[in-house]
Amino acid sequence: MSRRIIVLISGNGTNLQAIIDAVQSGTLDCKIELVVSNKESAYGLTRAAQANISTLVFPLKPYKDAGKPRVEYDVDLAKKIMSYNPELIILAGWMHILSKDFLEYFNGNIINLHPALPGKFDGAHAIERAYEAFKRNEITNTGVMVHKVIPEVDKGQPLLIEEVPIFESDTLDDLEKRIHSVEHRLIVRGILKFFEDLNQ
Ligand SMILES: Nc1nc2c(c(=O)[nH]1)N[C@@H](CN(C=O)c1ccc(C(=O)N[C@@H](CCC(=O)O)C(=O)O)cc1)CN2
Ligand SMILES: NCC(=O)N[C@@H]1O[C@H](COP(=O)([O-])[O-])[C@@H](O)[C@H]1O
Repeated sequence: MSRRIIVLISGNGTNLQAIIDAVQSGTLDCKIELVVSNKESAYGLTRAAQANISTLVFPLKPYKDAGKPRVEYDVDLAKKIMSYNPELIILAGWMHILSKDFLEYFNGNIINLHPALPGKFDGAHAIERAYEAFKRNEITNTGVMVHKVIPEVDKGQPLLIEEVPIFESDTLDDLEKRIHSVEHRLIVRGILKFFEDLNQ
């Protein structure tokens, strides 16, 4: 029976595309029940539509404009997602910090793809920050991880970690390309590992 997954995005959706490709090739025995974006402009929504996957655009701005707290947005989003009865929620470039109120709906069955090593560059803009740190001779490499999602941002237990080298000749674009190619592989392996661990 295919596993029911939901993918949350905020932008281009190249990692979503990697998941779609893996499902279509049979690498992942999953059904993407829904793709959610908090940004209407996210190209990942186009990628989902082209793959005949249901989409939901759910921006935070109307809540902010109405003076409603973020937690109300999070709870309303959780209830919408719950209605699809997912077995796993994947944050693939989802750029919104989720409250514990959201997380509590899903019993820990949420994973996130983060372009850094554990405890190194938690939060947004991790690739740029790693590149700058390398230029300051503070680090010699960086990496990518897929981790469980907990309230503390990017502090959840890693499922998979892969180091990524940085070279003196690298531009930021070189490093971003190298990291993205690792991400596209790791996100698929991370989903496989999540369900393998579930079966143990
Ligand atoms: N409770 C958790 N929520 C999220 C996690 C997590 O581990 N725990 N991972 C992030 C993904 N992420 C890094 O991997 C990340 C994304 C965004 C931000 C951030 O600062 N977001 C700002 C808004 C930024 C923007 O809109 O450009 C915010 O939410 O106010 C930090 C880390 C996803 N959520
Ligand atoms: N903290 C999470 C984070 O920073 N994720 C970053 O957002 C990009 C999304 O790309 P995509 O929309 O093409 O998948 C990913 O490449 C990743 O580096």
